[in-house]
Amino acid sequence: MARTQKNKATAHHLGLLKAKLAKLRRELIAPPSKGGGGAGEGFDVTKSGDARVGLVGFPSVGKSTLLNKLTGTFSEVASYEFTTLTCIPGVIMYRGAKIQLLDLPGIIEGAKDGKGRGRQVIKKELEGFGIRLNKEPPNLTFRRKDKGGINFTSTVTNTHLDLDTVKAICSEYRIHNADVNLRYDATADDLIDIIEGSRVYMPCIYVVNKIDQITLEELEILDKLPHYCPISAHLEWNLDGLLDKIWEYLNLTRIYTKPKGMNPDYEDPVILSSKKKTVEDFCNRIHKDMLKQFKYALVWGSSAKHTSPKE
Ligand SMILES: Nc1nc2c(ncn2[C@@H]2O[C@H](COP(=O)(O)OP(=O)(O)OP(=O)(O)O)[C@@H](O)[C@H]2O)c(=O)[nH]1
Ligand SMILES: [K+]
Ligand SMILES: [Mg+2]
Repeated sequence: MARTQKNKATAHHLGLLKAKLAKLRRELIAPPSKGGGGAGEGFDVTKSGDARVGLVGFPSVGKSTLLNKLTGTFSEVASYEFTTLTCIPGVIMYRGAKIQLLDLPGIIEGAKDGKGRGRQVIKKELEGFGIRLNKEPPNLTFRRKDKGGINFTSTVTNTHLDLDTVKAICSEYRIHNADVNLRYDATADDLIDIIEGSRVYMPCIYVVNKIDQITLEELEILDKLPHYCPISAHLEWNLDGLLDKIWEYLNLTRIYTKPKGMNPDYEDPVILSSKKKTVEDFCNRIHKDMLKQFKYALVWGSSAKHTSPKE
């Protein structure tokens, strides 16, 4: 792909290569079909709490130190690499929510020729597993049909995709009939993401640890970068700032239930995730049968779409 000149004539060829790569990546990381589902060797940690946050990073950057400081859970800390070899869970209680924090073994660069360090490598590794960081799902519709060929429409001017490229990508997936509609300037990778499905979109904070070892000038540069959070886990610098940022990125909604004529119980909120926060989701969190008898809800608060009149 690097050797292919990028222009209109080669766009469909590049799109085809990208689709081939996406397919090969999926096969590479797919769990083996036979041989019994392994026990996961310590990586299978029971999901608990209202949200989960994973610590992903190079060896010895201070992930375990951070887990210990934020959750009080013990995970071994040492100056040598790969001290942590399994997944160690801890719990943060924050603003009424129970957040599960996962300490993980250090990751190393998968690509031998990867020149980047730090953020670029982490991003590349996660992207390779179908994880999309700080990104919204592509705003495009892709609908398979039985006949009619590939129909490509767009409500905006496209600089990345044209009919030939869309056809080339679809043919790689043996899709010969489909409607593709774009509502923004989508790339070949965006279209592939939609066809592949099973992409996971999640927020990500780049925590820069050990700021006790850098200069103030360096710190000022780091502080301005989007999604960055400088800390010193060891000296407990800016851990409050990090918690704030985790809270912001998790985008949780707290619902306080209110008995009629009485004040809400501000001690024990029901926590809803950013993706499931309707009244229906709330009911299902309380009890699976609640919806059957449900008539109406009175909702107050800054995040309510329709605020109810005062009781
Ligand atoms: N100067 C400084 N050192 C730190 C800080 N946080 C952690 N360390 C040190 O960095 C080393 C590695 O810390 P760990 O917490 O074991 O790092 P890790 O990322 O869990 O390492 P692995 O489990 O091996 O991947 C230890 O010697 C820590 O004491 C910090 O904020 N400042
Ligand atoms: K270590
Ligand atoms: Mg560790």
